[in-house]
Amino acid sequence: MTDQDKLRQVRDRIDALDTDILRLVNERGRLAQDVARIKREAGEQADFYRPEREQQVLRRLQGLNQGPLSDETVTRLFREIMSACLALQQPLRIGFLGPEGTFTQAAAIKQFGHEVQLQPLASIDTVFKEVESGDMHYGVVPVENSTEGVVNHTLDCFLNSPLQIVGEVELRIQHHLVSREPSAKTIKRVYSHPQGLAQCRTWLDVNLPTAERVTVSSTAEAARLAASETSAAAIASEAAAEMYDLHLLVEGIEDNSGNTTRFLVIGRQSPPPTGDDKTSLVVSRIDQPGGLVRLLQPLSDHGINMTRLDARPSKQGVWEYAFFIDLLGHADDDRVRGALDAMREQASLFRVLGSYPRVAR
Ligand SMILES: C=C(O[C@@H]1C=C(C(=O)O)C=C[C@H]1O)C(=O)O
Repeated sequence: MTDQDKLRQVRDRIDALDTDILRLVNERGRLAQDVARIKREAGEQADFYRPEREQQVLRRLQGLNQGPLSDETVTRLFREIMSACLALQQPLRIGFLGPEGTFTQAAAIKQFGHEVQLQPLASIDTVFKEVESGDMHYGVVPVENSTEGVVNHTLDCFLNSPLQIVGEVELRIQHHLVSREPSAKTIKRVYSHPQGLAQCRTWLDVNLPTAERVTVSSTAEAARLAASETSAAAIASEAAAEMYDLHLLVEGIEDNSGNTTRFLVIGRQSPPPTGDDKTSLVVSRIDQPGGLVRLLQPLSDHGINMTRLDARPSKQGVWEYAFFIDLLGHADDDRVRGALDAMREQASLFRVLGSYPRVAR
């Protein structure tokens, strides 16, 4: 048999498999439509998206996966399949901190796939407002970066919003120096979001020490400005560079190669337990000696693992703080419920911001 014959044979088998895969994904789509019918009959109008079920589907397949495709690739493929199945049930509107080309948009796609209507919104406040009003089904906002810490504005929005966290997304953030100039030598000004400038501070100090650093509202806006000026560059994503037809002058200039940002998906109701969940809460206690220790004691008493603690001025009195806490487990788990009840008794402010599936990396 010639090489050509061998190739044809293998491609025939691929064609036969594709026929099967096509039939199977459509069969899956029809089943999703059946699920929608059952949900509608059960009187569930508003919302067909089930993050806890999607997480279970992904975790099960990751457990079964024997390669050669990586778990990450399998997750991405099935995320898109579920996105398409959900679109057959209900077209979702997702608001994200825009403009287009931001990392938040990439996070929204990682969570919901491409078969949703993605709406860039001008500010974190607007994302909260649009979800509260029901114009958007869900919203996606950044909450913390592994190099630069929390996004204060997102935490502050939770202090005044009834919304719940329905999921979290982690994204490796790679920053590039992008410009319409062909070389970094002529760059006199660098635009970026404050987090972008901060995450590349050492690189800028060493490589562009005299360039002016200009803070703008997003990395995508930075790319837009760099596209309209000579001797200017932006620190932005590859997607933003593509959108404004810019050269990638230097790739991966973030100071910390593990640079990761965590985003939150916000909605009106957080999902039921999956067996591997996180709970976020905000608590406060009128200042007293040992106040914080007493507030946290129930977590230790009930053997609950705390994964994050941030303090923000509560805006209700001078030097009063609101503590944002993430812990492992779901608010409906017995152990967590016991700890939360005990904390509630100690606190002057206590609100569960949501329980949601732990991120599938
Ligand atoms: C099919 C369902 O609805 C949606 C689609 C899913 C899927 O394609 O597997 C999973 C959860 C829901 O977001 C379901 O609830 O089972």
